[in-house]
Amino acid sequence: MDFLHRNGVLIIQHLQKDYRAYYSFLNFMSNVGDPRNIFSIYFPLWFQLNQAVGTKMIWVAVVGDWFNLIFKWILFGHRPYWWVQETQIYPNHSSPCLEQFPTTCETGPGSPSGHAMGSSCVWYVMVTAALGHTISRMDKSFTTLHRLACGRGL
Ligand SMILES: O=P(O)(O)OC[C@H]1O[C@@H](O)[C@H](O)[C@@H](O)[C@@H]1O
Repeated sequence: MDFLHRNGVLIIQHLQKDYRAYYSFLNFMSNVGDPRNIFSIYFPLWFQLNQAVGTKMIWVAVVGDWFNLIFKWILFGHRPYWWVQETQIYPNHSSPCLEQFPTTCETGPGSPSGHAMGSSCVWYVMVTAALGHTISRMDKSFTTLHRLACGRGL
């Protein structure tokens, strides 16, 4: 497990150092995808616009959270922010410094991340719904164009 945690810490450091310029964008994506928005914003909104997408959204929240809970019970993983303080693999107080954010200040087991799982589910439902909508509109436009072209004998 130490190997995994150590590589996780390296990835976090890489993201926090080399992608600092994208902080606002990544933070925005993370906040929009926050699963807590499902119940208060996305489900009521999507249910009005499209019942199928709204229902998918609520299922994603329930099943995704349930899976996350089960995986957390099984793995019971450390969070990188406290693992770096507790592990003995960094000699002489040379543990790396990881920046904390409000969403990372959570208690309880850290892997798999509920935020990462939930956000990817939210984004998956929203992106597939948007793509489905765009494709069906494009299909309609092509059909209309085809009919017009056929009608004019082109
Ligand atoms: O398991 P993680 O990654 O700490 O994320 C859990 C948290 O993720 C957040 O997105 C949710 O809003 C919180 O309600 C939840 O506790």
